[in-house]
Amino acid sequence: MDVTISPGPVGGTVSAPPSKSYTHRAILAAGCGQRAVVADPLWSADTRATARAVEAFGGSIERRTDGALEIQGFDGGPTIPGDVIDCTNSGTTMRLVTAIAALADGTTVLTGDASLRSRPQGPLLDALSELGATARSTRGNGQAPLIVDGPMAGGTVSIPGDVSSQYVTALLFAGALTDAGVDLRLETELKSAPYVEVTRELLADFGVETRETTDGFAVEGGQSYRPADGTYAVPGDFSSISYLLAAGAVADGDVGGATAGTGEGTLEITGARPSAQGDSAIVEHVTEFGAPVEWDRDDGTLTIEPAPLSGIEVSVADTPDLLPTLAVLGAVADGETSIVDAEHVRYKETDRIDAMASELAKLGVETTEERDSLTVHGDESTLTGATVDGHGDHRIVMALAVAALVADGETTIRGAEHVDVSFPNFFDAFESLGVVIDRHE
Ligand SMILES: O=C(O)C1=C[C@@H](OP(=O)(O)O)[C@@H](O)[C@H](O)C1
Ligand SMILES: C=C(OP(=O)(O)O)C(=O)O
Repeated sequence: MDVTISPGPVGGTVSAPPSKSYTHRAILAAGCGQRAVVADPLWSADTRATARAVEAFGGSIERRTDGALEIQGFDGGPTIPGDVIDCTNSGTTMRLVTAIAALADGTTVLTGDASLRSRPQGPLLDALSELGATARSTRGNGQAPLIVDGPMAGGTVSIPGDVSSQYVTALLFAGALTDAGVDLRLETELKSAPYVEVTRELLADFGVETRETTDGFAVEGGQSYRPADGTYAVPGDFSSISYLLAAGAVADGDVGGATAGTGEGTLEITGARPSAQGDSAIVEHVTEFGAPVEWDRDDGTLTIEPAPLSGIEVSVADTPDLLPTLAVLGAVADGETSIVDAEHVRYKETDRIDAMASELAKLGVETTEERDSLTVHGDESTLTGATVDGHGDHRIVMALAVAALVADGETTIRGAEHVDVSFPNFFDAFESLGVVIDRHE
């Protein structure tokens, strides 16, 4: 599907979708236990991939009419899947499920779409092999398809921290179900660190203890997954909220940048209660760009109005998924925005530094790309509508949709259906805020 978006203001109230990261973890944690209900889950292409993996290991999942998932788990003992596990586009699914596969007494094969089959899995495969499983890439290049033979015993292992925090998450999840536990030492500085906190918080909610050590993390073996009261409720997703907040900050109904800050529309986002998500830093970043955000944390409501923006310097070491949103805010802001500590953003569904540089160029925005950073030379008046490519990547599509709100003329985004990965009703949400969108093939 392609979408053509007309520039214009936004206003009204919209609810944040549930967190993708928490939903993946809750489905898998429930799968590792006996029985649990996951309330308010995100039901998207990526989280469905994790649900299918739980079923492949012997669990069963029923989706109630209220959207909650009733999960019957495999109680710490995954069975050998009857078929290859297809993780489609989801890195989280592939990393976490690969580690769970290493607990099974037999062989699991995992694959994914072309994007996922190009992402790095080598450090996780090496770690699982060191812990007693045999885990390898069919092509011997550290990429899927993967073949995992378990069971693994656990033990001590070293892994790099600067490729993906999902390796740490995966080893903590599976380590709790090994005999010996896992003592995980980081060889390099941990990037995307808040995601490990999301993991540890969720594991604790399922009764699984982990601890931070001097050089990494550790989890005792022989633990069980049991949510305290049988139900786990998923909080809102701050990566998804970033597109809504950015839309609220930039979309002043003025095209070409001459009279920004007219206060044309107030945008209210509900479902934004604080959690361990690092991407809640978007609230501070948007404020620093110049559009103050009001955040009622008890109520979980964010309120924003458009304002003139100025460029900032921002590190995405902890928050890689914010880069596309920050790049668009930088394009609209006056002056230079430097997005630094960003090398790991190149290992996502696509190389997002490169993808944003090339798509912003089509909209008339100049950028400077380095291995570890993206500098955007912003000026709202230079954004010109064009046909841009979503690179098969949900976050690129959604960020470009925000840029389209202030471009001079219509913007067509190719491959817009990829929003289904994390925010399936993204375009409905935009339309509900007054955005004019034409969906076509
Ligand atoms: O664990 C998670 O839920 C995620 C971790 C991050 O990946 P990396 O740890 O690979 O940077 C993030 O980019 C991804 O969208 C979700
Ligand atoms: C990188 C992402 O997810 P994953 O690693 O699960 O594919 C994302 O949602 O931006």
